[in-house]
Amino acid sequence: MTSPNPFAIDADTLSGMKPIRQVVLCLGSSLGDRQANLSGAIKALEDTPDLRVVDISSVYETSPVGGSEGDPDFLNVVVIADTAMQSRTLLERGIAIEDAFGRTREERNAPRTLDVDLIVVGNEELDSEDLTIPHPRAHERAFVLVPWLEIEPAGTIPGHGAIGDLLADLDTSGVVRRDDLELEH
Ligand SMILES: Nc1ncnc2c1ncn2[C@@H]1O[C@H](COP(=O)(O)OP(=O)(O)OP(=O)(O)O)[C@@H](O)[C@H]1O
Ligand SMILES: Nc1nc2c(c(=O)[nH]1)N=C(CO)CN2
Repeated sequence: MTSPNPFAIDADTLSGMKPIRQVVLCLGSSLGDRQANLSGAIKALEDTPDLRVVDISSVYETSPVGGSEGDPDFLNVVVIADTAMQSRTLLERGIAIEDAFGRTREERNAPRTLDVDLIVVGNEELDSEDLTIPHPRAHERAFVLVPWLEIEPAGTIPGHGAIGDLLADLDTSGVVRRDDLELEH
């Protein structure tokens, strides 16, 4: 009989060792106190167990994409974090944070107090009914890519490539950095 391997890792320990991945989130607000909504969302992300906020972009004032004539501008910010959370758990956390800021769910692209979009989660590619990773429209949205490029010039979207290259083909005129706005968190 062989003696037990002192370096062996038991199954329970192994299943608890989840890899840390980088997640990119885009936060947006176009209703209510937009600055306070974004500040509160960042605080809520910072208070999330198993998630560490690593970088936060400047605040950008952005023309609404989609929606209806006369919709208000958004404030957008991109947050980079490290996390061991599964993408579905991250989605649930994002929805809970949206709800905490009075988000109502009307038609797609409608004005809202808070939107939390998962842009990329490590190298993951997932396409399910309620969750698509990377976000299926992020590669064509200057309001996501401009703030992201500011904090991660080498950022890439799996399946789409470097964000700097993607931005070269987009109109960025509706995305204006608001250096006068600071987010408390
Ligand atoms: N990567 C993702 N990030 C956030 N939500 C996602 C993602 N992929 C799928 N969803 C699903 O999209 C649903 C609708 O989200 P939401 O109401 O915020 O859409 P929207 O913001 O109007 O439009 P868009 O999806 O174009 O940003 C969410 O409840 C979620 O189930
Ligand atoms: N400028 C801007 N436009 C949008 C945004 C957003 O965050 N910023 N979010 C949308 C739905 O997620 C639809 N349109």
